[in-house]
Amino acid sequence: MSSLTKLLQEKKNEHSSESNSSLATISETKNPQQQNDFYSGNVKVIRNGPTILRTTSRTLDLGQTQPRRTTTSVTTVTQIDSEDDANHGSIDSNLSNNANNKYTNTNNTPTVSSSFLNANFAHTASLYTSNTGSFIDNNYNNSISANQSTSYSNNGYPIRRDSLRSSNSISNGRNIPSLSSSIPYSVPNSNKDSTHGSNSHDSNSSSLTSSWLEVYGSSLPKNVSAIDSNIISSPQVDSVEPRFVISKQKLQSASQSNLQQAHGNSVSRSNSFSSQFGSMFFSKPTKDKQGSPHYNDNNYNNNNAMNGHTSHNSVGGGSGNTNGTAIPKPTRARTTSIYSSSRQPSSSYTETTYGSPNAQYDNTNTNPPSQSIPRSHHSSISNLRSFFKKSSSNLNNGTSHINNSNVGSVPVPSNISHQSVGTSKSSFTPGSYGSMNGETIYVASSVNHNSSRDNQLPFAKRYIRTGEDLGAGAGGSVKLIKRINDSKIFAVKEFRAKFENETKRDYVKKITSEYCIGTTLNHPNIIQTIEITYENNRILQVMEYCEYDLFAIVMSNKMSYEEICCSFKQILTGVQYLHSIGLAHRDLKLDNCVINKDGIVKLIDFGAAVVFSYPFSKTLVESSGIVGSDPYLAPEVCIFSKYDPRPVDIWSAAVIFACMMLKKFPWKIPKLRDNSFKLFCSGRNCDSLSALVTRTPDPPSYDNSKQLESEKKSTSNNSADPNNLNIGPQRLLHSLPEESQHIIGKMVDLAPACRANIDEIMEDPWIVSIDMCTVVENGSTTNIITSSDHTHTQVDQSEAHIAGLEKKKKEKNAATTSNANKQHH
Ligand SMILES: Nc1ncnc2c1ncn2[C@@H]1O[C@H](COP(=O)(O)OP(=O)(O)OP(=O)(O)O)[C@@H](O)[C@H]1O
Repeated sequence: MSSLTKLLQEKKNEHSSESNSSLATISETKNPQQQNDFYSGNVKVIRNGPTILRTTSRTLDLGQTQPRRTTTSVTTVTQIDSEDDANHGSIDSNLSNNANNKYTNTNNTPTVSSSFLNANFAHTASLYTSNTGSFIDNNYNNSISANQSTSYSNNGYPIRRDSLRSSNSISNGRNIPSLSSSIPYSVPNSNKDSTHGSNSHDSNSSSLTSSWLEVYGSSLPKNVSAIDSNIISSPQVDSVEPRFVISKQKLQSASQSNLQQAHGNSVSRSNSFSSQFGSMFFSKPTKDKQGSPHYNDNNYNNNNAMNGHTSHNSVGGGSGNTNGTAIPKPTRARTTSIYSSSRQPSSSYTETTYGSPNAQYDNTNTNPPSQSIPRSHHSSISNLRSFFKKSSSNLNNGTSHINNSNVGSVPVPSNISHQSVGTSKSSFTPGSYGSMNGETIYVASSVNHNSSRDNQLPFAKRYIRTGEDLGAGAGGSVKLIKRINDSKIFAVKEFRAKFENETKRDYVKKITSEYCIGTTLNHPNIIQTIEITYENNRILQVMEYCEYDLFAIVMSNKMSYEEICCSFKQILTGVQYLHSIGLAHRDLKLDNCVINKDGIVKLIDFGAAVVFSYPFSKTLVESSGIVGSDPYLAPEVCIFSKYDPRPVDIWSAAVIFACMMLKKFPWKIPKLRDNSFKLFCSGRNCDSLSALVTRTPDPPSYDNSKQLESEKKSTSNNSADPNNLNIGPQRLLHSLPEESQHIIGKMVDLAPACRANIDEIMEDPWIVSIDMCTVVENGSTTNIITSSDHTHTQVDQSEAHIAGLEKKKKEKNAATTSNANKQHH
């Protein structure tokens, strides 16, 4: 794995050997002429640079004036970017207009820009574009031809724009390095020390006149990799920690017990969770007597076996009796394959080995697994599965339930609790890691509260649709449903169908990823998944329902400052939970926060989430691909092929706060073609965005005065002139409340290595002082602790969700058009 340390080292070496060479392409604009160029958007872009990453952009017409011109000297910043980037019109949210807004109450909040609504339908960048080249290109073109605004397909779903260029973009053979986890962002790893050793980079950065691109353009270090496809995957694991290795003996006994349980039915040896899903989803459905689809017994039994279910029940409940088909439950072990298998690059996958209608797995098959995951790891998973058995007796104890019947739906994956984990007497707390026979498992919380009899019924007999659509994204559409037996309201996400040019593997891995993660999480600030069902060729994920989209609440322009702070802290609390269990969301945005009537904010949409750290491991797993939504993207995501996903979440959270405060995006995309972002990056004593992004923190100093100086520097984000409110970090920060500026400034530090981590943020005095509404669980009872200094805004249900807002907007547009037509006539 490439490391930033090595990059920095190489950069330093190259720089010293070529310090006087023509590589100095970045210049300081110190004269008025140059300055004009700078502000008119003539960014110096290195045209022959390796670019590679770009997102299409939607219109973000904030209807605002051009940035103010200033007569002070500024340092321009260059960025490796595509030729296209230079041609984009500049935008500027002119934050300086808000210089005096302190947002202490609702009266002085700025009005919501209508285009903020447009722009905020920012769908996840590459979430559904992985390895779907033609789809990406088509959509990219569509978006461009539609004036770069969000396009809508015939079915009313927004067309997702691509985020990575086709491989042609990198045909010049240059590679983009990984922003390695070795940068000191709290996770210790082997490179950390050496990274610290490279801190001289920071101090030298201002004198660097060579751009990163020029330095690396022709001879990249061997350890860096190019983005050559649109991959949204965690890096493949190529070595297995000893604790994951299971002895042959253990494996055999586990397999035998599986076999016995399966009563001779075929048992899958493929441990790929995706493959199990694949064979389930894409097995040829046959019609039962009622005309409902079901799946052949073999496939079903495979899946049961995979999950350690006893198959005699399921066979009995087989095809003829049901309308739906059960989805296999994944194991709860948060080990590599569950997550990474759903995010493996296609190169490691043999399409024919699963997902094909006739895919069958034979327990005697000794062929290597279809995915290139070390076999020992497979063994490990296989062994774990044997522990994840049905424990329907748990139902009465209020604990989780694994549905092993071949009917209706399968609730969430093995809801392991201490009662249900094999014969072990270990005490497992739901929502935590535990250890079994030396194996690490993640003990999920109980999320299925249905009675077993209810679960026997097909989905359509247990729920009825009620009300309007809540929203639709590239992942599918979300609707309101009511559970018939207790009239409880839920949200159901109906996953979109597979695109024609999308591989089954890609499709399945996206859904399994969301499924696994969604059902594993247990926190008041994370949406709870109730169950997932496959019925009538539809995949349905039932979730707890939240009455409002945070976006809709922000759009109402009624939020008080205290309410904004409360919502922000709740988001951070959710992020802290995610990061504490080794997950990063990667698509944090207002649209992915919902809020219930009690004022509890919940994060939704885990389609882009990744594991960055495995239990008890200190190795950080970098993420790759541009994933997220343009305005919320962290800059490193657009520059490096691999990056630590945690600082990315931190950056997005800060953008969310800025959006809530300002009612507009600080910038449209974190690229220098965006004038607002360019101005934000400018004036920092450094002339290259890459240099700014790869900056590392200063080492701790024993000299107090130096330490203070360094702290001051980090507070001002390396700003050359903190008094110039038009450029540099203060361009954004001065628009925000004073008490928030310090930590928000650290959250939008261009360098992920210097960005505040979630624990640091939670310890910030301002964050600590925020009175936050929260949920306290006490045994079986749940108490909402509401804050005394604010109430949460509620809006009419017709405007509570994005779908409602969109509908209203369409109606308004239609009315305007018809009025205009009438006047015309
Ligand atoms: N549990 C829920 N309660 C209420 N509304 C919800 C819930 N889940 C989703 N929604 C609504 O549905 C919309 C789409 O949901 P979601 O983000 O999961 O879909 P998606 O297809 O993955 O979208 P994206 O394009 O952002 O990836 C949300 O913005 C929200 O308005």
